[in-house]
Amino acid sequence: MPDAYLVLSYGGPNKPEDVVPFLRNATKGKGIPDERLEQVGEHYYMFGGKSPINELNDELVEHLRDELARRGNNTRVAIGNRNWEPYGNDVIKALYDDGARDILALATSAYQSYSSCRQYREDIARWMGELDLPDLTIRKVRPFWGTEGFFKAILTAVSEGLSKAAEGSRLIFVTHSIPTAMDEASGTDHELTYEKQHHALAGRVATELGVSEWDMAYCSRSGSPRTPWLEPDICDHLEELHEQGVTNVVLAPIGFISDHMEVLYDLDTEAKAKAEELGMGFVRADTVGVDPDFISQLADLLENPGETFCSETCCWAGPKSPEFPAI
Ligand SMILES: CC1=C(CCC(=O)O)c2cc3nc(cc4[nH]c(cc5[nH]c(cc1n2)c(C)c5CCC(=O)O)c(CCC(=O)O)c4C)C(CCC(=O)O)=C3C
Ligand SMILES: [Fe+2]
Repeated sequence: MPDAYLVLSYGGPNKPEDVVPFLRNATKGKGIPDERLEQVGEHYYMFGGKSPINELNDELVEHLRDELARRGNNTRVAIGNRNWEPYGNDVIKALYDDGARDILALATSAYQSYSSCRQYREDIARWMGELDLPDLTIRKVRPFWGTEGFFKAILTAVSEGLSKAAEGSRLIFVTHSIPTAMDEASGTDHELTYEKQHHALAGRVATELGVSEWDMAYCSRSGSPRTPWLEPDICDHLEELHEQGVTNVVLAPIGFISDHMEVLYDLDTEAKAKAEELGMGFVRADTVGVDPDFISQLADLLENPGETFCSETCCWAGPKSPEFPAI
């Protein structure tokens, strides 16, 4: 039985002075061109230099604590990030100093791929090496994209989105793009790849809602223009649909659990402007946020995590990855 739960997330800037150091942390060793970094910095400055992610994660943690307490489980729940304060290693150290020896971590990323799962495992392994606390164990819950509660919460959000839109609107699921090489390495015969996980979930939602025509599009592409990433980009896709005569769209951002900067900028700002330019009706469905089915699912996973180990054939990054960490 774990003596602490650790919610792991990406982190984001809280004020304009945080933007550059945050972006340096997020892109260390990633080969992201300076030009792209300047652009992304502008997205943050446009919203006052502050990402909503940290407050939204705090809200998630509060709801999780309440749900666990309702079940009589008062295990502490902390939040720690990869790229901003509170940093995961500092939070682990504080939990340890407070007596925790068996920590169960849960990442806010739903799908399995290097960026959304394996990299958190590597972070934990690196932090454990740095902290050197031999009597501390950390396990990580596996990605929850295939769970019932996440499905139900998305179903609710998409159904509400469709009800606000014009009859016959085209449903477009949107997620974070990743390099195609990262996608191909993210699963095997036994594990669906990142792209296929999204298709499986979206297909299930569409079937449940009786929607026969839907698409998958991607946002937030970065890296070198020569590296192939998952496509189509949402804005390119809106142009394509416009040419096909589609006049109304509903975007369902199933790749993000709450309204992160990608949702605020790439969808609510950029894609919305593109839709307006094309004269298309535009509705953005909610992210799952603190939907009760979602919170209850996360609490279930913390109480019954099942298999917490990802094999090397899961959420892998490809041949250039560091050594497979035993976490
Ligand atoms: C799959 C995936 C998710 C979804 C799963 C999840 O939710 O975790 C995600 C989430 C996020 N990504 C975020 C921000 C950024 N991601 C970047 C860069 C990258 N993301 C990637 C993948 C993902 N990222 C990849 C393959 C890169 C290229 C570099 C690398 O291999 O790492 C960069 C660098 C600049 C740029 O190139 O855009 C930034 C600033 C934020 C915070 C948002 C906020 O502040 O609200 C969040 C939640
Ligand atoms: Fe994994």
